[in-house]
Parts: sequence; structure tokens; C-alpha cells
Amino acid sequence: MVVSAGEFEAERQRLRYARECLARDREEMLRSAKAMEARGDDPDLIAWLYRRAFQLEDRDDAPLFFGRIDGPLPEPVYIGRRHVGDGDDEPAVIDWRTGMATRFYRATGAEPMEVVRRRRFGFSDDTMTGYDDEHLTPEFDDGLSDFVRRQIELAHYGPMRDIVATIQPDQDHVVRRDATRALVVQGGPGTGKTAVGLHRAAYLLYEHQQIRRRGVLVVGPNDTFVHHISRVLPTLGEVDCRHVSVAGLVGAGRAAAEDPPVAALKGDRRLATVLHRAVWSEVGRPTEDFLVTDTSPYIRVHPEELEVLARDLLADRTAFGPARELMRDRVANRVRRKLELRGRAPSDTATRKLARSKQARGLVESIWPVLKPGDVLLRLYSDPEHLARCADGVLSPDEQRALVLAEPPARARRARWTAADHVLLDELAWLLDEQTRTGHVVLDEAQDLSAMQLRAVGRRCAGTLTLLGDLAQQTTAWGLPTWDDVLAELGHAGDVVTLDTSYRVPQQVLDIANRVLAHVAPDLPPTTSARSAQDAVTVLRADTDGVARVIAELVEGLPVEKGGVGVITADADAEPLRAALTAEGVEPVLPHELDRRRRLALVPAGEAKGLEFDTVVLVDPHRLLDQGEVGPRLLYVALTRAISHLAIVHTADLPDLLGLG
Ligand SMILES: Nc1ncnc2c1ncn2[C@@H]1O[C@H](COP(=O)(O)OP(=O)(O)OP(=O)(O)O)[C@@H](O)[C@H]1O
Repeated sequence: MVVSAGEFEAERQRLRYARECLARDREEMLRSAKAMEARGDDPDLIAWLYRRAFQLEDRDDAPLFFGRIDGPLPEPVYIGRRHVGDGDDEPAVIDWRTGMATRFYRATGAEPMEVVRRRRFGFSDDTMTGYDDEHLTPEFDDGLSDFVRRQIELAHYGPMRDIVATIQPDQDHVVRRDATRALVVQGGPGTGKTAVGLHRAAYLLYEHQQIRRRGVLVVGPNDTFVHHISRVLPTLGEVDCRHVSVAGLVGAGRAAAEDPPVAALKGDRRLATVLHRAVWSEVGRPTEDFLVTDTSPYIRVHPEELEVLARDLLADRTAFGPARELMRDRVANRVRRKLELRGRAPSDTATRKLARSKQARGLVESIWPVLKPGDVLLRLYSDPEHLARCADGVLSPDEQRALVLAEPPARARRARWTAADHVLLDELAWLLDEQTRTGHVVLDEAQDLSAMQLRAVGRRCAGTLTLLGDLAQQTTAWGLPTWDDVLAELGHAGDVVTLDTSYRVPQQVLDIANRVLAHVAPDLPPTTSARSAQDAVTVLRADTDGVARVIAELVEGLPVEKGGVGVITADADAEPLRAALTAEGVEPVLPHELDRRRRLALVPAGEAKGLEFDTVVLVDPHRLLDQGEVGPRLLYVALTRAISHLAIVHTADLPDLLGLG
């Protein structure tokens, strides 16, 4: 960074000024909120003011501006994570999501968009350390700037950071794409899909009131990943977002284990039909008259009439629970109509009272029973004849047999539901009752979800979705083969865009990973990297009982500023390796717990997806290939977690697939 002392001081002064403006805005907002509270004004408005005040907090981890452009306006334009007013209706800092800020991200030498100079500021915590200038003349090199490269290679401790200061043009187009249809972002490892998806959520929250009102739901593959990403949106000032794992979404915190083929069957979309039939098959046929005796004259509604009312409701496809309520209203209206035909004029109140009466409730519940998801599912799993009726023409006899429990529990409360069962219970819960939906859903690692899991995500969405994923990284027995299939299950029309430049993984590491890619997904193009580092890969041979020692020496020899180390190993080897590392004095922590003192995390290959580490130690790649059909894909995922360095430690010959022989 070449910096003129006078100009640097002026920029620091500008930052101090922006902070003063922000503090003033925030104080004003808090003062208004308190005054409104004292007056007993609208609680929603007061809550909104407090939320805004939270968003205006001056945070150490998020300096008030990170960039500046000169050219489009007479005065320089400063760009930051949020708008800061100068008290005179002029912005001291503009929000990165405004149209003007687009120029900061997209201007190039060939198409400068009136920008003559782009300035990027460097910070250490909240202290400005310098800046870097790009002069957008036709000779300007649009490749990855040294500044951005340094940002990517900064030591990573703790959870994922936002990339708002360095979003690249290809990524910016995805972030700001309109949300009228669902969007699938397909991209190789490290192309920034997760980062882009989260920034897009922040962008949509800013742009669309409708999404702001209903909030954003971010769904990731597992809790480790959710911890890894959950700081990005709050750092961008967005708090109306819920982060959850796919299992957490359907309440499958603790789930029983299950054979993958049975789990895959339960994830098949045909189960939706079976469940639908199971619920609606519980609607009984009315057999008795509904006789109302507290009217004059008495009124009788015959079973055939009740059946017509029930049939109409069945045709409307209302959720089961609300349909029961509607049935009560319709029965009461039928009584009213009959009274009117006899010259009476029953009031609305009397009709409502009848609809809510014990008698009407009793009648309707005898036709339309109160059901619980667990009872419906348990009946399917424990009553082969009932299952055969509901699965007729949908599941083969063998598939039906695979679902029936050998020793079903007496009650649903005692059932040990598996992860796939929880998805079915969720489907049932939504069939039985309407639930609240979210304004926009971001689904990460979307290639791994079963049809039934996708339905669980899709039905929570009141607007559209952003799906992030990589078909080459699909490692489940139930993932769907194409993005069109995924969109079809979600019930949303959408477009697929591709990101093909990796910012995380150096080219030397990708060269190895791309050989594996040619094996696991020959139809997908190899990913190229924006970064290259000659010493990015080391291969170390170790004795079987010397792996932990080799890793301990590597960590001890690595300067703190080189960041954290993630050891990735076959799932079955994780616990023995954890014990061996602890015995060597380098006890591993969870990825989101990494810091300057605890610099080693251990991750089973099955949980490595979406994570990243400055240095990755991949232990015994041949053991990953032993993990069944998904082995080569797990290897592809594991190889591509490194930001700066990949060390492969092996105790047996390396798989040919790696081309390192
Ligand atoms: N524009 C950028 N500026 C700075 N860093 C970036 C940028 N784009 C990506 N990165 C870095 O690359 C990392 C990878 O991004 P991300 O996890 O979003 O990629 P991904 O495509 O989801 O990868 P994977 O498929 O391997 O999970 C980010 O943590 C970030 O550090």
C-alpha cells in the first residue's frame, strides 16, 4: 500500500467524522424510542426503532466505510456497511447496497462507469492501517488486486467474515440479481457461493419491504456449518434472519440412526403422496343426522348433506386442521339456511355460537378427527394394511416392507424417530395445520437434500429462494441429479447461474482436486483459481502411529499469523486421531472455536462440507475412498477446504486419482 501521509490523515479524520455522525443518529433514535415508550406508543414501532439503533451500533469488527470512489459525483463517495447521514440530508457514507455503490464493485478499466479512482481501505480491527488505489484507465489490470488477495489470505480465526469490502464483479451480479424467481448458484469450491448467498440476503432485506417484514431463513447442512456462517449477516447489520441446519429446521436435533437406503426411500417425493393419503383417509363418513333442538323449529342436517360439505372441503385442498374449523362453519351455515327457508332470520352471532358449540365440535370431530403427526406416521409404520392402502400404486411391496417397523412402540411418544422420519413428521405437521412462512430462504449445499427435505424448505418460503450448491460435491444417497429436479421439488420456477472462479483455493490445490472432479462429475467444468501459490501443497509420508506427531510438529512450526489448521480425516478415524493429537499436546477444538491459542480443529470428512481453513491437513486420502460410493466426492470436498496450504499426510500409497504418484 503506497500512502501519502497527509491524505492518510485526512481519511482517518473522515472516519472519525463518520463515527460522530453515526453516534448522533443512534442517540437520536434511542431518544425517540424512549420518548415513545414513555407515551405508550405503538410497541411495533418502538421495537423497530430499537432494532434500527442496534443496526447503527459502531462495531469494532465492522469499520464504518471500506471503500471510496471518485468520479461519478463532484465529491468523493464513501461506501460502508450502512448509510450514515451527516445531519444535513447528505450521506457521510452510503450503504453498499445502493445503486451508486454498484460502481465500486463493477467498474473496470474497460468500463469505468465514470469512476476514475477506486480506493480500498485496510483495517486492523477498527483502526485504519492504509489504503490501496486503483486508477481505472484503459490500461488497468482487472485481475484480482493484491489488496483483495491479502484480504483472502488474512489468518482466519473464528467464524466466516463478511466479504462486503471485496465482492468481485462476477459475485456482485449474483448478489444484486432480482428476486422475482428462485435463483440457483452453481459453483465449484471456494467460488464464494455461501458468501454471495448471505450478502444477497442482506441486499434483498434492504431492497424489499416484503422480505424485511417476513425475515430471511438461512438453512445450512449441519450445526458446525451454521456456527461457521452465522456472524456474517449480523455484521452486515441484519438481525431479522434465522440460521438453522436442515435437521434443526424439522426439529431433528437428536435422531436415531438409519440405513441409507431406507433413509433415501423416506426422502423420495412419493412419500408426500402416501402421507397425504394417510391424513385424508382419516376423514370419516357421516352416518347420523345433525339435529339442532334449541331452534324453533328444530333443524335436521342429513348425513348426505354433511357428506357434500365434507367433499367440497376435500376438493379445496385446505390444510386438514383449518378444514375442520371450516366444516364447523359450513354446518352452522347450513342450519342457518334451513331456518331462513322457513322464514326465520338467525343472527350472525347465533350462527357463530352454533359453529363453536360442543355439539357441532363433536359432530365434526367424528368426521374430521384431531390428528397428531406422530400418530399418523406410527400407524403407517405399524399397520401394513393401512400402509398398503395409502401406498397403493405408489410404493412397491418391497418398499412398503422396508418402512414397516419390526417392533413398533405402543405410542408415538415412545418412537425413536430418525432424521428422515422428522422430515416426514414435518410434512404431516404442515398438512395438518398452517404455519408461518419466511420472506426469503437461502439454502446452502442444496445439492444434498432429498425431495422431502426440499419440500420442507420450499413450504416455509412466502417469496422466492436462493439455492447455493455444487452438484460435484453431492455426498448423500438421496440428492437429486439436476438443478431442474431440485427446483421442481421446491415448487418454484427459477434460473441457474454459475460461478467459476475460486477465490479460496489456490490453483495448485485445485489442480489436484480437478483430477478427482473429472472422476466424480465429468460433465462439470473444472474450476480455475484467481490465486496461485507455488508452495501451496506438501505431501508427507508418516508411520501408522506417527500421524499425530507429524501434525503436532506442523502446527508448532507454523507462525500464528498463518492462521488455523483443520485436520480432515475419514469419519471412522476421527476419534482415535483426536485422542492421539491430545496425547501429543495439541488437543483439537471445533472449527468455530479456533483462535490464536487453539489453532487446530479436527473434522470428520463427512462434516467438512462448506468449511475452510488456512491450512488443511488431509490424513490418509485412501481411507476416505473406503467410505463407500461417496468416497471420491468426500475426497473432492476435503481437498478443497484450504485457503493457503494443503498438507497431505499419508500412511499408505496415495490413491491414483490424485495423480501425485
Ligand atoms: N470476493 C471475495 N473477497 C474476499 N474473500 C472471498 C471472496 N470470495 C470468496 N472469498 C473467500 O473464499 C471463501 C470461500 O467462500 P465460500 O465459502 O462462500 O465459497 P463456496 O463457493 O461456498 O465454497 P464451497 O463450495 O467449497 O463450500 C470465503 O470464506 C472467503 O474467505
